[in-house]
Amino acid sequence: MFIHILNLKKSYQSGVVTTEVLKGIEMKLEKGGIGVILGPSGSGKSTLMNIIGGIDRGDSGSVVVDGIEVNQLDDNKLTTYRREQIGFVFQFYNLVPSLTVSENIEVVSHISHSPLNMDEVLEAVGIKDKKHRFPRELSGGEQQRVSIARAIIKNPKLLLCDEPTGALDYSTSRSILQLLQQVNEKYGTTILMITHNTAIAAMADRVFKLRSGEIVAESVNQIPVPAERIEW
Ligand SMILES: Nc1ncnc2c1ncn2[C@@H]1O[C@H](COP(=O)(O)OP(=O)(O)OP(=O)(O)O)[C@@H](O)[C@H]1O
Repeated sequence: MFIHILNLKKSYQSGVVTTEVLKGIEMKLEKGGIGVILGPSGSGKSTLMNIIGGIDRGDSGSVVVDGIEVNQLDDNKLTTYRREQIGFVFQFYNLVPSLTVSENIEVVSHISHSPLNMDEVLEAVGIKDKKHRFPRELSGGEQQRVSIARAIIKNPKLLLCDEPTGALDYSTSRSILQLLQQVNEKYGTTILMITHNTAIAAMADRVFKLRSGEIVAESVNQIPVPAERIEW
């Protein structure tokens, strides 16, 4: 199992108040799979994803990603894990405004262990002809393509996407979902995606419904739907 989480708990302390955000999460996702996490605002989706990606730490329980017990890594090893194994895509693209498209991607490829070829990645995400532009000269969908290119150039084992289409219109959202499916197929990258949009769950191999820090339902799609056929 590529991702295997057992009894993961996480609380946040603010003043004297302790909030239990994750209450014993159990989750499995196979290598090369696409997982979707659904759930209302505040249910713990981002917290869970941040722990899987090594941005945050769980309080207890086990989080194994490709054989690595993430919760047990010291700070240096956690940084290396995050840098070398994980790609992140967020709702807002977080591109550096003063750098061109290719420079934004190069920043990551320079610190990567075995980066993919820049032109191949630009081609794969469909922005090769825009590599000398600045982010302000791109549409939202194009900026998200750059952020996906930046995430995959380091050839991550796992791509974590937090509301990747949250800021995009309908047709652009669909094209970004198609792109994520293509990345999954072309590079075999395991993808875990948070969304509010239940229709998107159709493209996943596994769907996890989170409510108040617990997985309340889990389903398996034997035949995931191609993103271009998803409607909402
Ligand atoms: N660093 C933090 N310190 C204190 N509380 C936090 C922190 N991060 C998250 N929380 C709290 O944990 C709960 C879960 O937050 P989380 O962001 O994981 O939810 P979510 O399901 O991703 O929500 P959304 O869909 O709105 O992004 C919320 O009540 C939030 O206020």
